Amino acid sequence: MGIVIKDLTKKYGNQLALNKVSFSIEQGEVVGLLGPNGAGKSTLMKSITNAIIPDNGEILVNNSSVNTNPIETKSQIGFLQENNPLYMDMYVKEYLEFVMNIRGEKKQRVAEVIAEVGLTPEQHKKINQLSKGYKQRVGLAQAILSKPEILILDEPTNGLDPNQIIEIRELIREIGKNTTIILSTHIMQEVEALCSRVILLNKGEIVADQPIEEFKGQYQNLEDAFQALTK
Ligand SMILES: Nc1ncnc2c1ncn2[C@@H]1O[C@H](COP(=O)(O)OP(=O)(O)OP(=O)(O)O)[C@@H](O)[C@H]1O
Repeated sequence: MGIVIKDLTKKYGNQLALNKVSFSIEQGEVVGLLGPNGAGKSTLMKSITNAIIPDNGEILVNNSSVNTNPIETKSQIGFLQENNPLYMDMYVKEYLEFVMNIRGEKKQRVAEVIAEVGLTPEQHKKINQLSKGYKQRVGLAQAILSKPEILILDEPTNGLDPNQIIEIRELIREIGKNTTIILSTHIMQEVEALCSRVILLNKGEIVADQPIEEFKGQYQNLEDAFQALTK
């Protein structure tokens, strides 16, 4: 169960974005995916969600191959992309009902998810009227609408103010109680607050994969580890 990745390689033209990346994530783990800009994090997340096709390697989601069973594996994954693309002219509830229809979910799930992410008072507002923090809640709501076993979050608190960051983190912590999460972020504090393990990518390769506690024994803090391992 969980995710197994073997020898994943992806090139864009001559640019090697992922080079024989292998790791596995157990069900229920909350894993921080770190790395400098251009390290290959988004390429890895998009490969798991089948948004891009890698050149080589294998991705198994709950023992099922993303390559050969894309519909089945996609239905088990929720994805909040970087910059959270939303239909800004739609109303919150209307948008989530639209997503519900595409995914074949029951109407009742929309009300549930709106309550889960704390959007009940905002559900009749237009998405473009919402603050950035509330827009992220809408993004999270669509990501968890199908009750995915696995949630992939690409920089979910990017651009939020400190209060909004805390609110979104709380939501992620709550969701992480019964969901496997891969969280990409540049905020080390966030990783320490939410994750039990870190996978550190640099130039398309894994340079560290271990529990956060182990970094603490080897480095002053996670920031030092990041700097030392991604030079
Ligand atoms: N569609 C694309 N076409 C060409 N090159 C790409 C494409 N997407 C990514 N790359 C390149 O692949 C490498 C890995 O990019 P990727 O976006 O996966 O990194 P990242 O770690 O997510 O970076 P960031 O933190 O900036 O989002 C980079 O060198 C990037 O320029």
